[in-house]
Amino acid sequence: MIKLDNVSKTYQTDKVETLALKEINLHVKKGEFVGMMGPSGCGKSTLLNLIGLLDRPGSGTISVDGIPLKSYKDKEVAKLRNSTFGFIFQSFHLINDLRVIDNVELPLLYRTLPAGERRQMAREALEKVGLGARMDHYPNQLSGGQQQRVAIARAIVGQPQVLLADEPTGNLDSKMGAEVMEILLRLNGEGTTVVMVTHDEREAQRVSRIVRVFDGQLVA
Ligand SMILES: Nc1ncnc2c1ncn2[C@@H]1O[C@H](COP(=O)(O)OP(=O)(O)OP(=O)(O)O)[C@@H](O)[C@H]1O
Repeated sequence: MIKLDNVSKTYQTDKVETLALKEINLHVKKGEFVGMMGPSGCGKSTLLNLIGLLDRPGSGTISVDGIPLKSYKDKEVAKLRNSTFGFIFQSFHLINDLRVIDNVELPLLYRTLPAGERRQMAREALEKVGLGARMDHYPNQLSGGQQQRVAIARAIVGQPQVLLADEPTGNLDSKMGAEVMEILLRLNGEGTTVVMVTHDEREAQRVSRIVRVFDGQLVA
């Protein structure tokens, strides 16, 4: 469903040019759970951002369901991103001044939905991650594992086809990390495609396919 053909990405700062990804060919198929591994700085986050349409490649083609990104305007890309992907990050990225339920509702504000329907969808997403009883809490009243589960609820509230997770268990102890991994596996079992960056070999053993990145390239 998401295909990268000969994709390269260079970051240009004042003095330095970094070739972060070099001629990547990758096809993420519907229903897969792809684990992405590789040393620090090899390009994993860059690759995840490109898959999730958060950034455009320097060269090469990215297509979603067979349609190349180049044929979309920026506004259309944003719409496609919002409807196709849910994002989960290592450091949760929750808004501490908002209650859990309001955090989860945030991605729906871009859609024209009645407020009651938004609230109901957020409730259901929180129930899916086992946090139905924590809706009125604030993020800093929750454990790290619970905060990451709120972030997962926020990522799935819009019923995305694909979940992109950048080291989602990286800030959690092994028990909380295992709980988060179980939720991701369950969502994948229910049909959501997942692409997850991980450094954990045990997690890697449970995914359907491992993609290894080294120095901006995919290695077999
Ligand atoms: N916004 C940016 N501007 C300039 N260089 C960048 C930028 N983002 C990433 N880079 C560089 O691109 C390369 C790939 O970075 P990336 O964050 O994708 O690696 P990573 O594999 O996710 O690393 P980590 O495991 O440490 O998170 C690195 O050399 C990094 O310094």
